[in-house]
This record gives sequence, structure tokens and C-alpha cells, in this order.
Amino acid sequence: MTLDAHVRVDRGPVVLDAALHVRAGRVLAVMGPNGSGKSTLVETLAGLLALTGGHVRLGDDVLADAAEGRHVPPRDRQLGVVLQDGLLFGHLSARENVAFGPRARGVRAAAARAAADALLTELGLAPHARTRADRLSGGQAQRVAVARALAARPRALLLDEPFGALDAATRVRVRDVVRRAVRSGLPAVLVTHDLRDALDLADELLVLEDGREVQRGAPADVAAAPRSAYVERVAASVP
Ligand SMILES: Nc1ncnc2c1ncn2[C@@H]1O[C@H](COP(=O)(O)OP(=O)(O)OP(=O)(O)O)[C@@H](O)[C@H]1O
Repeated sequence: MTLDAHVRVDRGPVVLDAALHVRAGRVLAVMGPNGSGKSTLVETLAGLLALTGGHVRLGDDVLADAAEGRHVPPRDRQLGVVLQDGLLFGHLSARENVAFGPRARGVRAAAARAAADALLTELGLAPHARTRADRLSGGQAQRVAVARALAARPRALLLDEPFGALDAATRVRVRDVVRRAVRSGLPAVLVTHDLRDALDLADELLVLEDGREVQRGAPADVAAAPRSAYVERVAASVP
């Protein structure tokens, strides 16, 4: 299953115009300065924003096409999405948040709970399975959001800064869980401000500035030959 998109979205001062092609089992990292359009890209792929031009396809499935006026609603896209504002159900426990998607798909309660617990354990959250989401720390909530995205048996992953609130050791652990999920056969788009995430996890790096692609390639190649001051700064941040 390949995620293939060319998205054009007019948003205030920035017009996002970006193309991507991510094969199953591969990760495309997206980096860029604040306001460059990274979240807009993820929200558009997820179906939360309408295209003003272009298309979003997943395998043979057309999720959006501006010319045809087609727009599949977010809940019908079967994507695992982590947005910047995690949007967990605050009154539900971590486990109930993660089990929510499988339950909605008709998985029986005990099986959904067991799957949620397995994911929470992998992500180091077993002690917090029963904690209400609104009582979790930022880094704990972020991991619950990752678990929830993976639990939904998605056809692709869209992750907007999913590691931002994590300490270094936890970050490595969560990256490993994401890597395994991707390698099982999902295309993934990962927005990050940390080049180490791209170097560690991504096959390709797309750099956006002002809504446009300024550089694209294997993460190490992009870092080795910066084509903008932003990329130069990012490359210098990793020894
Ligand atoms: N809800 C919104 N309504 C209108 N414009 C928005 C909205 N959210 C973001 N924008 C604008 O869209 C542009 C791109 O924002 P976006 O959030 O996609 O950037 P980003 O690259 O994800 O930034 P950051 O690194 O800060 O998360 C910015 O000019 C921003 O002001």
C-alpha cells in the first residue's frame, strides 16, 4: 500500500504545495521551520483540511481529489494519526483511549483491552493503563496517542511531532515501536524538529519552507549538503 499525494492548500499567509510518495514499510520525515506547513500537510492527508488542488491516494483508494470534488472523511480513511494536540479523551483511562478504536471496529472488549495493554506495556506505560488521560504528563499522553494510532490497525501512519515531549531514552524506545509497526507494512509520514528522528527512522526527508519543498533526499544526504540556512542549522545540531 503506497501513500501518494500532491497537496495544495491555501492557509492564511502560507500556501502549501507539496508532493509525496511513501511506499509500505517506509518513513518519510518532514522537517521545516515553524509555520512552514508541516502540520497543515498532516492535517490535509488525514482529511481534516480540504485540498484546494491535487489528490491523496492510498493504494488504489482515492481519499481526496480536488478536481473530482472527492473528500473521504477522516474517520473513513483508516489512518493512524497523532496530531500535535494529542486530543485524548480526558475522562477515559489510557487503556480505554487506546482500546477505543478497536472497540469502534467491533473488536470485543476483552480483546481490545488486551491489545491496548500490550501496546501500553511496549511503550513503558503499563503502570498508567488505568490513569485518566487528563491526569497523565505530557510525555505519557504523547505515548498514549501513539498507542492509540497503532491500535487502530491503520493502513498508514501520520505522526506530527509524536516524540516532542519525550526524554531521550523514552524517545528511542517509542521510535523502536513505531519502526516495528512501519516495517510490518505501513507507509508513514513523520513530522519532527529533530534530525536524529529522521536519521534514525526515515528513508527520505522532505524539507518544507513557506509551504514549498526546499530539499528532499536520504536524511544523511540532506544533512551532508544543506541547501538552505535552516537545513544548515538543523545539520549542525547533530554532531
Ligand atoms: N487553524 C489555522 N487557521 C488558519 N491558519 C493556520 C491555522 N493553523 C496554522 N495556520 C497557518 O498555516 C501556516 C502553516 O502552519 P503549520 O501549523 O502547518 O506549520 P508547521 O510547519 O506545522 O509549524 P510548527 O513547526 O510551528 O508546528 C502558518 O502560517 C499558520 O499561521
